[in-house]
Amino acid sequence: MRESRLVKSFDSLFAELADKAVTRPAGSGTVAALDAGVHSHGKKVLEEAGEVWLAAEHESDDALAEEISQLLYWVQVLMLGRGLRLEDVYRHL
Ligand SMILES: N=c1c2ncn([C@@H]3O[C@H](COP(=O)(O)OP(=O)(O)OP(=O)(O)O)[C@@H](O)[C@H]3O)c2ncn1[C@@H]1O[C@H](COP(=O)(O)O)[C@@H](O)[C@H]1O
Repeated sequence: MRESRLVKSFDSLFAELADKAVTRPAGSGTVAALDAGVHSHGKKVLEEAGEVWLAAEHESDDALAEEISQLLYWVQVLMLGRGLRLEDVYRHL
């Protein structure tokens, strides 16, 4: 039988990360990332944005999609580090 994989969305990932920020499970990379602070979050966002740019110019659709997923993750870590909620961003859309 094939293993079923939960499909995530931007909102469900944010809820998962927000929960980890509170419960702080052992071994969570997100907890470690949050502890590293906003300066490191900003650097990761810039790094991942650069990788998205390069992938858009030179790589496959799938590679680009993976880089975009990493950028979305690090934007969420930065949001959580600053205490922003999704609604704080969505009201500007
Ligand atoms: N979606 C992500 C996700 N995207 C990116 N990343 C992190 O961002 C890094 C980006 O990868 P790169 O290839 O750019 O960097 P790397 O060279 O592998 O690693 P670095 O040396 O740059 O740290 C990854 O190594 C992960 O640490 C993520 N880490 C976690 N998640 C999801 O977040 C949730 C919580 O994860 P944990 O906190 O680890 O339980 C789970 O659903 C995970 O699937």
